[in-house]
Amino acid sequence: MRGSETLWRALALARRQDLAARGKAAPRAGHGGIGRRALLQGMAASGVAAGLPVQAMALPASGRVAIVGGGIAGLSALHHLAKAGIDARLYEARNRLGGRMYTQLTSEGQVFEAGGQLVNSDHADMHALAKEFAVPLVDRKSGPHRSVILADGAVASQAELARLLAPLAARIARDSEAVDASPRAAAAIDRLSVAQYLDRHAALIRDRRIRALIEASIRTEYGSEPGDASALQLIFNLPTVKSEHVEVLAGSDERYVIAGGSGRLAGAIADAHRDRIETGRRLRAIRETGSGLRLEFVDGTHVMADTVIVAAPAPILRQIDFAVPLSARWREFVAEADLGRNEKLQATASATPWQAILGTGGELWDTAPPYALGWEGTIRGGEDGRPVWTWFLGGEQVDAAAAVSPHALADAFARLSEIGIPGIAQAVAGGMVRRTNWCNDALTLGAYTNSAPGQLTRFGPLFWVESDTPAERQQAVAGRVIFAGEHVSDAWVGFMNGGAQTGRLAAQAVIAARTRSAR
Ligand SMILES: Cc1cc2nc3c(=O)[nH]c(=O)nc-3n(C[C@H](O)[C@H](O)[C@H](O)COP(=O)(O)OP(=O)(O)OC[C@H]3O[C@@H](n4cnc5c(N)ncnc54)[C@H](O)[C@@H]3O)c2cc1C
Repeated sequence: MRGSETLWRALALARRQDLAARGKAAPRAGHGGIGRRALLQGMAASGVAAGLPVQAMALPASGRVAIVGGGIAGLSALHHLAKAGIDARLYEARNRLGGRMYTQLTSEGQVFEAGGQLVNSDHADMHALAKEFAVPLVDRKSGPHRSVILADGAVASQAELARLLAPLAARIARDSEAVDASPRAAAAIDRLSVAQYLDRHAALIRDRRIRALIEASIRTEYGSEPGDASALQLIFNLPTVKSEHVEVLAGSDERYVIAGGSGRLAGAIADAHRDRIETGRRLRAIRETGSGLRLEFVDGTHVMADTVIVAAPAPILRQIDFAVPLSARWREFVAEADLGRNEKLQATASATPWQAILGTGGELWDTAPPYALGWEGTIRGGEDGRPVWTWFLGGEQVDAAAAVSPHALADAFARLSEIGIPGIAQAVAGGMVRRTNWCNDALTLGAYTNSAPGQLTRFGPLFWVESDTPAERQQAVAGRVIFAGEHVSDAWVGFMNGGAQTGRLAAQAVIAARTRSAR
């Protein structure tokens, strides 16, 4: 989930005003959303990454590839390898595939999107897979839509919020420029948490609703409390980085959902490669032996492979014994990389009163706990069932809700949401309520990546980086072990597209090693 559109628009406006006041050219609208990638490219090209052992070249030129994890990253890797005619097998711990792309069908015939749902216009790998597998994407913003923001128990005026945001937005715009200009400036900001950044600039925050709105966007975007999130993530969240000439609003637009649910696309990819997939296979260890890599599973069995693509979620990496050569930096990453906490509370509804207020694809924000955001989460295209309203919780909101029953939560949230959407309480009364529980799911342990202060600068040199310029490229490869998954993506960390992209890149690295040796 991205930050509030209101926040973005206000920041974009403030940035334009700030540039004009300094006699600089106005930013041009364009395609973007590459703040994090641009930084990583800059780090790679400027040698911030130098000194780390280059391990990417060591991939074997032949032999079997094992893929661990059947989320979109593992499935994408398998698909690209299979198309290239490479002997690859995927091992998934669960009895289902798709990981955090999970469309759940209840015994009553109701469908809920439990994990990833929204696809941006610039999510090229997701668009390509959807097209290849003939699973349509549905435009959820085909009509006019708007965000409603609740603050202090009332609907906040967006014009007023934008005005109040202006001084902080100008500061963020200047810091963004500094980050653009130098990776070392990025390191200084990365050392700060979002909370410390906001404290440092407290004089620019004239109204506590502004801080609350920014904190709500950090909770939804990273599942983190502002004290646990790198301030760089605040900068990346905004339409300013690498953008003297670019505004990114058009790029990160959450415009599409997958027809029939996200699980349908994962299922279609899996169906095409069933004979290469084994479920119920939970990896415990990867051991280098004289004759290749030995993958040991929790059930006591093992298989041999020459290359392994590890596409399990970040916190799960700690549970795997990597008895292979791995640099100290990779070991630190394995020990520390983490996911934020986000959960959905979903309720079926007898009516859709939000449509008259939010339009097609609008959102409800609440700057005060107990939830951060709400939107219509109905599965579109090809599935029956009642409309679904989704409330989204992040950070401590998840912990606070843990002891409360889903129905009690839905009642309480609906009452609060009435301020912005009259009629919602009646619409969801008596319906089905369901809550996701990714933080306690033993094979995920969180929602999507959050980078703690300092981690982006330390671990940036490990991630995949795509670029037309060879000096800016990076591969998440350590010897014969390749890492994939949203957590090692340059531009789409946290997104389904980050999984799909890194799976493709992992496959391409394997294919390239073989092509090189065949020459
Ligand atoms: C509540 C929520 C909302 C989200 N909303 C969005 C959204 O709107 N848009 C968006 O783009 N993204 C969203 N995301 C994020 C998105 O779902 C993920 O980034 C993406 O699906 C991750 O894919 P992956 O393949 O990297 O990891 P996963 O999907 O987690 O796949 C990893 C796989 O590895 C398996 N595994 C784990 N341990 C082992 C082991 N030891 N051995 C073998 N297999 C193992 C797991 O079972 C799993 O199948 C959301 C996520 C959540 C939780």
